[in-house]
Amino acid sequence: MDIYPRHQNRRHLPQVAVIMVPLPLQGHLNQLLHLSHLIAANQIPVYYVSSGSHIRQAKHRLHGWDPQTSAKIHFHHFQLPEFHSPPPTPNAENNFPAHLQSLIDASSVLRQPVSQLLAELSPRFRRIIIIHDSLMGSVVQDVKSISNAESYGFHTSSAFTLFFFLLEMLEIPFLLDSDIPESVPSNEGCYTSAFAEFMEKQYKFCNLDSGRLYNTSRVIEGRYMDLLEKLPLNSGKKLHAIGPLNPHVITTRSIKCEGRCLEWLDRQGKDSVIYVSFGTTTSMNDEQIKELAIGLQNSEQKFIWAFRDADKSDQFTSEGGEAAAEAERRDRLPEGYEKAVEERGVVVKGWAPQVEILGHPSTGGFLSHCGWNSCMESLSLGVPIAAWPMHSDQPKNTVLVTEVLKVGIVVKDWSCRNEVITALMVENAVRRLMASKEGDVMRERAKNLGIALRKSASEGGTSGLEMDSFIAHITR
Ligand SMILES: O=c1ccn([C@@H]2O[C@H](COP(=O)(O)OP(=O)(O)O[C@H]3O[C@H](CO)[C@@H](O)[C@H](O)[C@H]3O)[C@@H](O)[C@H]2O)c(=O)[nH]1
Repeated sequence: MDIYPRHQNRRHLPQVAVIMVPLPLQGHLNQLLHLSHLIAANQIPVYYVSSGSHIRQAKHRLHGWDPQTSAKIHFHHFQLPEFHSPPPTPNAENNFPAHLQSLIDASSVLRQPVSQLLAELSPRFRRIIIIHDSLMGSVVQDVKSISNAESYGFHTSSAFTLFFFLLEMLEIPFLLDSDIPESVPSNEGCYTSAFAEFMEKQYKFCNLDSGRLYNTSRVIEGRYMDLLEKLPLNSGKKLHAIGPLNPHVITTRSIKCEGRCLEWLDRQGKDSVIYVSFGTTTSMNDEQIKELAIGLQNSEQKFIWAFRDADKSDQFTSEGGEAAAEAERRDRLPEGYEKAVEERGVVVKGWAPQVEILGHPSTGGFLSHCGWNSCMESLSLGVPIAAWPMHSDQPKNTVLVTEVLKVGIVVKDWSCRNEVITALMVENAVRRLMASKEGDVMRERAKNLGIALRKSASEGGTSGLEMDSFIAHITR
């Protein structure tokens, strides 16, 4: 399957090797694995490093890539120290997945094994390039002691979110122009204090980087990439907008799909199905699950619902971990629900093939928490979004999608974050996106944006050219 035809014909450059250092959470592992495939397609050796179980997770959940390119990536296993892995807390006041904090803290001890790998590889290559999650700055800090190594920070969120997040976190005074939305939510309530401290600590190392990479395109965020370039912490750094990184030409079908949801989609009309998913870090309490279930049912629209809890830290420690988590989910829907909606809805309790669902012609809307992977996948595949932000960057991404790009509606306003969304609110939002003139106009706009985004990622497009320039720079 040839998903990303660009960059295939570059000259062979074995002198350079890339080490990828992801934060071991799905939304982060995923983006650096996409980037690993794109770089490996240039015949550049890529070492993707994480714990054995998180590498298993990232590989198992990936779809849409050519296995021949995957085979070129060296997966390098590190041992994490023992860490506490509590279950998610769906009734907590703050929706941030605090149960993942001990894994996040444990990942900071990878400094020593990353340094060791750097020391092993540096004599074998002309140059070593480290591409690290912007939240793994402390782990790669020894790059400064290796003369032929340089590092690049990779940002897993939108330029829009990052710009406003940094202004606030680093208390940067900045005069904003009048065309900037006024209603961007502050960082308050988006994170726990432990995670906010962790982020602040990681940003202290960002000066060591030679440049920065963003999973976005100037087609949608040119204005915000320009603003990021003006921030003092980016002065003298080259910023590359190289997204969308997710595959967007799917020519084979996932064999991992539970509930035959893709076959069910084949039987539905064009743009008639709304896909519902809240990513891998959201857990709803039983009351909210019930309201959502009834709202979807009462909307009388067709739907596929990826019904999951947040991941646990060690979901893939054993092969059976994922299956056990699925089993726990089974009894949380209203009694007889799946039977009652079977004509109109499919509930997927395992891993849904999201990119394939969003790319299917029958899918016409996405009820989403607005995690950045989900946004980029939806936008690049031309699907408008009904936004229900939960935590982190999602409230700001919601403003980008709905107010700046105008390809979505708000289901839950961030100011009501502690309230339960009633079935009636869900029903109204789903109808507004899927069965109204306003929804049709948005769908049309989203389709055109999707075409522009896909074009930007291909050869000669803005992101394609920025990727070429990055590859040329690291192989100079
Ligand atoms: O059944 C499922 C569930 C999820 N996914 C995929 O999982 C990823 C989910 O990522 P994202 O949409 O970004 O949500 P989170 O998992 O919540 O990601 C975390 O990490 C992101 C990157 O930093 C942030 O933008 C989010 O706010 C943060 O919660 C996407 O690629 C989805 O396609 C599936 O394929 N099938």
